[in-house]
Amino acid sequence: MTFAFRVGQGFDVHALVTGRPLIIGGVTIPHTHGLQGHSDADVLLHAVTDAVLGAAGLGDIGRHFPDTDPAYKGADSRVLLRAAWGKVREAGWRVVNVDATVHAQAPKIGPHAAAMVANIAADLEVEAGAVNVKAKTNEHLGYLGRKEGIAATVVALIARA
Ligand SMILES: Nc1ccn([C@@H]2O[C@H](COP(=O)(O)O)[C@@H](O)[C@H]2O)c(=O)n1
Ligand SMILES: C[C@@]1(CO)OP(=O)(O)OP(=O)(O)OC[C@H]1O
Repeated sequence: MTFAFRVGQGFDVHALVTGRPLIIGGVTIPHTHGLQGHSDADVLLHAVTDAVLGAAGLGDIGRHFPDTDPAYKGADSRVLLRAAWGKVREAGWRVVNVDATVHAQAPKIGPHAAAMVANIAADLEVEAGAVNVKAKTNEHLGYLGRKEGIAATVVALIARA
């Protein structure tokens, strides 16, 4: 049966390490630590990518861009998001809205949220009002609260174009 709307969810987490830039939502944030990964480790864009791929039933980021492929070493996750979105768009979908939460004890995400929204909206070819980026600390609880990593959770609604 074909439906006019589909929902997808995405989750990602990367470890915080020294000697790497911190890139979240396509924004480089001045910080003591950055995220470890095969690509630029943009945890938010990876979760957005999985949410839109999942909504369309197109698998996940690792299926399309394997972390064993040298082609994606140091990859700009905005390039990966645009490529994934192109596949979803080609399948006949448009984005209705995306809602994201970045789980970071530090740094503060709020001052950068508008820039992240602009990047995600541009990459998904939708107006900025369709994208929302929120943030939560982990109240110093668990591995996120100990600043061992940063996670992101995302939901995306897509509709038949
Ligand atoms: N990395 C973060 C975490 C939180 N914020 C903002 O602070 C508010 C309160 O966070 P709690 O985890 O204490 O509930 C939250 O609503 C965000 O506006 C942030 O900007 N960056
Ligand atoms: C983005 C990819 C690209 O190789 O690698 P990582 O940066 O390691 O990120 P992750 O979310 O662990 O896996 C998805 C991979 O597709």
